[in-house]
Amino acid sequence: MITAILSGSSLPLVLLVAAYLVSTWMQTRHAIQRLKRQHGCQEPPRYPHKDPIFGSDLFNDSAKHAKQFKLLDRWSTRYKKHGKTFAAIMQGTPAICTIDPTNLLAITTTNFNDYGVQPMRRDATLPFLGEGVFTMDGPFWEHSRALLRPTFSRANIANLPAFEVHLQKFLKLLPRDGTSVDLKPLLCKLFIDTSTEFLFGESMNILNQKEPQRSQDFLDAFHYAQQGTGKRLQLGKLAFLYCDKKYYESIKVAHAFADYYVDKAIEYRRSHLADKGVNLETFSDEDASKHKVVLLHDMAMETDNREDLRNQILHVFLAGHESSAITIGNAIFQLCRNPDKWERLRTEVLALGNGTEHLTAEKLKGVKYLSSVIKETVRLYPVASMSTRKAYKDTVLPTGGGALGTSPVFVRKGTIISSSVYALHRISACWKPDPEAFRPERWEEGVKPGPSYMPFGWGVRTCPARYLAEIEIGYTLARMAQLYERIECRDEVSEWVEELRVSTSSRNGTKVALVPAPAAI
Ligand code: HEM
Repeated sequence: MITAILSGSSLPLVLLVAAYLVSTWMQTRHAIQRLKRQHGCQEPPRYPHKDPIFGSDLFNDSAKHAKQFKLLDRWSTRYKKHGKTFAAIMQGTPAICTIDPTNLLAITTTNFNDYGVQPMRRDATLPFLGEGVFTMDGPFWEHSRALLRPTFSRANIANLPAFEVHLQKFLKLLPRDGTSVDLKPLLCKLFIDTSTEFLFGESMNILNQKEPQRSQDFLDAFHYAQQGTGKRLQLGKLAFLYCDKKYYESIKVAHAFADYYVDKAIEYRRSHLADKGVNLETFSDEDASKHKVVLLHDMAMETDNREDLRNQILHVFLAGHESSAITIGNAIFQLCRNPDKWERLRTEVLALGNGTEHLTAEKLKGVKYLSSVIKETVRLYPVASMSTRKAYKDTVLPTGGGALGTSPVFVRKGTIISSSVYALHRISACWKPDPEAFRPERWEEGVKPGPSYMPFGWGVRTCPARYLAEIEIGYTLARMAQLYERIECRDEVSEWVEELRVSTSSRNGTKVALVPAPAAI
């Protein structure tokens, strides 16, 4: 057959194509050599693969440790053993694993445009979430961020009196007689109620004993579709092999739920614009500041594209509906094991006064120990424990190569950059001498971690809801400090065990008994 191709009139064409391919290859090679020379790039250490083609040994090792709920610590061990930056193969793709803050700064800030999340996230999440802020790069991501920005940047975003209404329902469900309770599911319900009010304009109210069926159906469908999406993400390029009827049915249920609110938001847009007699071009910031803060309504003032609105709101719901609940659970996990720290937190909160009126966002910011407790909690238990990017072009990481591990490292287009935020928050020098200890006090001793600390991400793509999340977490902890003199640990397992899903949480929850303060009885 080859002879047939090479014979006769097709021979010059074949030679031309071959010459073109060789010349392109040589040009690319030349450009790479020039880039390496220009930056003085050196090779980083390599992970000692048994299978250097597909990296199946690393994959299997990760799967084994994930089954034992020890994958996070396994990553820390790998970085301790192979250095803060090392090269590996992940599912047949070259990867650079790095937790060097200088590299993380380059990826998230200075060379932000050289890397992206879309090649890893978009295809796997597309049937469920469509395109939105969490999975896209470039102009579409910029458009998505622009839709969110006005709402998240408004100073009054944390509406604490509205939050207190839901908190009251949460508090009513906590036993006051010393019976054990797992706070994790209740906190999750609290934040589903508050976040749906903020995102969709109506709370799901699942903290009410009688759960509304529609909301429960949505949550079940959302979580099933989320699980399926996790499996598709793991399958990577083979995601098309994932066929599960229930996954697609769940997506339909979740979309129908979101569409109901999207249509209401579009109606809101129409009536608001009609009422005001203004068009979008003349809709001022002052107009915007007068309406109740509902993300979907705000976004509908920017676009009436139904699909875009549905996708974006599902993306934000995915990113935000459980992170704050998980973080409060983790904080209490530590505080109930450290009664002296709970005591100190209570003292500082009670110094503000013993009622909700004393807990304004401004005043809460002034409670230093509260802020240290939150910082220390997300250091030890970052909700986004892994961060992954892909290189869009041939580029350079500033450090990690050569014998000393300090030379720049060449990054080939298509390379995966994998970072363990969990390991970063424990291994970096600034956490010494006790990186594993829960010690909020370290934040009062002048620790300045810079990009060695990125629980909310860093740089251009940092979490847009950080301020909102910190206020709501702080408020919930402060209210509990006002109400409970002691929190006793009732966990059967003493150590924190990981549960890795879209968010990383405590597998065993936070089981406690609450002892009310005399004034609160
Ligand atoms: C303790 C609470 C939270 C933590 C620790 C947290 C952490 C993070 C992190 C690390 C990222 C960056 C992920 C990446 O690099 O791809 C992120 C992004 C994001 N977060 Fe949060 N988050 C929290 C709460 C929330 C809440 C409450 C919302 C929404 C109501 C939210 C909405 C988002 C969105 C939309 C993004 C995507 C930003 C983008 O890609 O441009 N987060 N968050």
